[in-house]
Amino acid sequence: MTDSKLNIDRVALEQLLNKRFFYAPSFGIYENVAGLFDFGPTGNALQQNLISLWRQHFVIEEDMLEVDCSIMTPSQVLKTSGHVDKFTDWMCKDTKTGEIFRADHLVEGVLESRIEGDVLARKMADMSVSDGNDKTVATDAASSSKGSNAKKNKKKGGPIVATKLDDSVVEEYRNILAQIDNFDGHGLAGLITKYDIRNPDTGNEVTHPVEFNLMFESNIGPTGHIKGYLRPETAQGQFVNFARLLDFNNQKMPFASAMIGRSFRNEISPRSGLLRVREFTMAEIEHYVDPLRKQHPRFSEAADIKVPLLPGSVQLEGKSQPIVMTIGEAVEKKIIDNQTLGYFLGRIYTYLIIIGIKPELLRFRQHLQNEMAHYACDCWDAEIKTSYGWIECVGCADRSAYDLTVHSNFTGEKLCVRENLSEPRVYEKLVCEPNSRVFGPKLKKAAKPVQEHLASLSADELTSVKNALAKDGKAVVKLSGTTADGEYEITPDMVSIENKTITEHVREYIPNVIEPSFGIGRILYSLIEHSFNVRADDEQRAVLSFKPVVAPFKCLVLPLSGHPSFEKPLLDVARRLRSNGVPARIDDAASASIGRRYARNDELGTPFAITVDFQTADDNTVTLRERDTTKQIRGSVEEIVTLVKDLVSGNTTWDDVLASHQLVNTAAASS
Ligand SMILES: Nc1ncnc2c1ncn2[C@@H]1O[C@H](COP(=O)(O)OP(=O)(O)OP(=O)(O)O)[C@@H](O)[C@H]1O
Repeated sequence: MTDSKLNIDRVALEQLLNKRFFYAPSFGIYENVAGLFDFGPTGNALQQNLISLWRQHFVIEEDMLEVDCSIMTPSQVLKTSGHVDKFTDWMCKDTKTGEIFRADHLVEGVLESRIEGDVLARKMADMSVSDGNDKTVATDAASSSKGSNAKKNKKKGGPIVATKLDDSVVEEYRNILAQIDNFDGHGLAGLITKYDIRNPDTGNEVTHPVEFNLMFESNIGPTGHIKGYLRPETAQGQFVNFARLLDFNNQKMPFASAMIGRSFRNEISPRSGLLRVREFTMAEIEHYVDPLRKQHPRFSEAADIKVPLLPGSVQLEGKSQPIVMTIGEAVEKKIIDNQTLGYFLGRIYTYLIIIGIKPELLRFRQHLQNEMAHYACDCWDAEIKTSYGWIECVGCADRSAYDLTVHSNFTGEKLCVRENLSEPRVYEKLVCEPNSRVFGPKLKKAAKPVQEHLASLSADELTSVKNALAKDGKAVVKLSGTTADGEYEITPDMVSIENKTITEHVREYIPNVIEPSFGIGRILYSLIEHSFNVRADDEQRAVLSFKPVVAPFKCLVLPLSGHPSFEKPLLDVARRLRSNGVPARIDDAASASIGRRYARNDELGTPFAITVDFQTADDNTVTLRERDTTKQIRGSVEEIVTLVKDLVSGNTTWDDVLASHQLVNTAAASS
């Protein structure tokens, strides 16, 4: 493991997730298609909890306008937004087997494996187990000393082979890895040739990378004439509704819309479970802001939050150590471009911490220039450290006015804000006015597009037209992309081009958009890894230590044994919990000991367990056990149900409960 990866027993975790049906490959009883997953009751409940906390944290607390737009998108919308031409990744193929790779991932995997091979070779040399030949030693031999096996050690870049590299080569590789996202197809082709990157499984050469569009194409309607795509992001549905949303918001700026829904990407090589899939849930915010006023009204609430930042400039030096500073300082120093972007980075940070992501395993990395999506002018990713390395889980981009401008240009719909000015704006401007008696009759059908063209010219362009009319007695206007494309001659009698005093009472502008975009599946998986523990006792049982607020099931209700007298109080406790809004599960499998039943619910991450025992019939009391401490207290059914309700809603903590209650002797309670 390199220190860029979280050290957990992933094989054990995967077995647990599978056994407890968090999620599983879709249509699993048929031949499996990579990149599609079904969530089981546990994973689904966890996902719903993450979503409802997201809704609370963003939509409700920030008063956002939540919408739900179509998934199937007519092709013209995505052509206009640039996705048809530019939503691509670079792909290369094994020249002999045809196996397909995402080019940047292949280069990354191979270079990482070589570095790990170097680390291994150095370790072996230190331990003097080297056979004297420091070139190539099979991984098996090396790893067997740590008790692992070759299969486990196989990496996306091929098996780790202990091969010592020159320090300068390691440095060079690290440098490339620190900015791998900055290479385009040409750059990746250069790396593949220079470093002899091959298919790690076959050793065959790979082709030069070509672009591959990630959108799933479809046809709408029976004739097949209307082309469409499954949306690759939820954003476009929000942009095309901008005018309605602004109207709904009484023309007030700034404001945000939000959407939670499925998106689809035909990933070149889906892998790493939920981290790279072809269908996933996104939660996206489009915050519309005046380009001249990117301050945020609630910035002071985020300004003191300390976050680890990895700016582009640091990555270009080949470094991966983040700088920890407050959002306020980062905005002041222009490391983060503006307050609104900074505010949202702060809100993203607090959301991730609230759900249980470990702060020391979280950082914000700025996009490098080539990595930036076609629409973005600045972008930061919230990356979470997992056993797969640092994973982008939230992107936060400043999309500038790109999307609203292109949709408005294509459709002719105004997607802009009109703001009444408190003081009128008075200025001089060169203006072209047609002489209607001559202009229309001479240009006929082309009169309107030519007039629009002249009105759209900049001051310099209009000056050239004015000069040409004065000097040559004519000027030529070329139209393209209109209903009257062609060349048209303008003569001095047709127009007057003069400086005029303009008085404006209204300012019209296209808002910029700051977009935090969350991949719920990636967050969910990272959270599972951060919550995964193994009890330090003889049994070494796995526990998922979810915070009560996200835990899929909040409370387990169980009888001490299969005695029939327990049935009534058991149902009574479960009913009371549920009617108090606490999802409760009964585990009355008589065949399993109470210890085993606690253990299997620890694997589901259930934080509390209420046990009905023989004393319940006497005095209507039950025990309450907490998952992480395994400590128990006793109280009346009513008191315990209220306590669980408060614990789950965050009104109290287990520490507080322990401080005010006597512990139960657990050996007696579970005997
Ligand atoms: N294939 C995928 N599987 C799961 N989640 C994804 C996938 N692609 C994107 N996401 C999630 O959606 C969020 C926003 O998407 P965005 O377009 O910024 O991702 P991206 O930069 O294309 O991701 P990557 O570079 O990893 O392909 C990401 O931060 C991530 O959490």
